[in-house]
Amino acid sequence: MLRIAVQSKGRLYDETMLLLEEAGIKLNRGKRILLLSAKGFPVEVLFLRDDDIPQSVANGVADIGIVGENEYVEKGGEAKLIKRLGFSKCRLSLAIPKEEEYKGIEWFEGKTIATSYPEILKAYLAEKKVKAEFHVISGSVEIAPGIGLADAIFDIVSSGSTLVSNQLKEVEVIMQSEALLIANNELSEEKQAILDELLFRFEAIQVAEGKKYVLLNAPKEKLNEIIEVLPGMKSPTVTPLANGDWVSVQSVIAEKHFWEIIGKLKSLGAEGILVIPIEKMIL
Ligand SMILES: Nc1ncnc2c1ncn2[C@@H]1O[C@H](COP(=O)(O)OP(=O)(O)OP(=O)(O)O)[C@@H](O)[C@H]1O
Ligand SMILES: O=P(O)(O)OC[C@H]1O[C@H](OP(=O)(O)OP(=O)(O)O)[C@H](O)[C@@H]1O
Ligand SMILES: [Mg+2]
Repeated sequence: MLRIAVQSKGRLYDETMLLLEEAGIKLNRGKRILLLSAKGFPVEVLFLRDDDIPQSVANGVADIGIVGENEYVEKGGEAKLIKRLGFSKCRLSLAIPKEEEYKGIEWFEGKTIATSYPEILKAYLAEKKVKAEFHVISGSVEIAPGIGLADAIFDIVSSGSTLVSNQLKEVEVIMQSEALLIANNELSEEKQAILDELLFRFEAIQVAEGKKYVLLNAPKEKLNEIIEVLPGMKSPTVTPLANGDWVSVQSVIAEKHFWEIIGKLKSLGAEGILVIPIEKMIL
């Protein structure tokens, strides 16, 4: 049985649950008990605060975990980084009151900085040879300068709207962060095998992301030009239609090129274009 630690509620929860579900780990959703086993796959899920996940994996309370890179680095990064999961992308930045004039990192000399990530900040300022005081708080860090608790903050930024609504401006980006899959450094062979299967499934889900399956009918004499437009896996599947002058073409396209490809296909006479989402792709 492989035990995976995940966030019990908060920013990581929804996408983590979706990823587990797409990987075939069906949990009795909505039940907020600490430990849930999954039907059909030898995995049990331990629900924790995200702060507690890195150490729980490093010390073996859980075998693997899904946690933000910011917490993983802040807690020392002892567990093994297995895979970047591509969601919950954000950054850790220094921000100061917007009316302040900022010329460089020396602004922070002798200042007080409010943060939930003192270890990351300490390492960064040491490297920059800047001495500052820290005020460590675990939430609502952004209000600290406004209530005179600190001169600046070091916190998570994503859209930047929290900074704007607290009259702050981002002046230094220290690190980027995304959800990570981490693992204990001493997994048994049996647990490693289960992790390998889970990774295979995560990979199949991740490769399918942003891909669409396209099915269309096209005039035969335009087939070569259509195949040029459709990158496909190796090459599109072509099936002759009963009416000999037309063929059916099937292929995979990347979502980001979608409208450009559809426009070209239409101009080449393609008809009946069906676009289907892909759940998983095993290359
Ligand atoms: N605005 C955001 N945009 C993207 N990712 C974010 C954002 N805020 C947080 N995250 C990511 O989600 C993780 C969890 O954020 P959340 O706000 O749920 O943490 P928390 O309040 O500390 O929750 P917990 O109660 O589990 O400790 C963060 O460590 C970070 O990796
Ligand atoms: O740049 P933004 O898009 O505004 O996101 C950044 C904010 O998101 C997180 O807070 P969250 O919204 O999770 O609330 P919390 O402070 O209760 O964690 C984080 O603590 C920042 O305050
Ligand atoms: Mg937390």
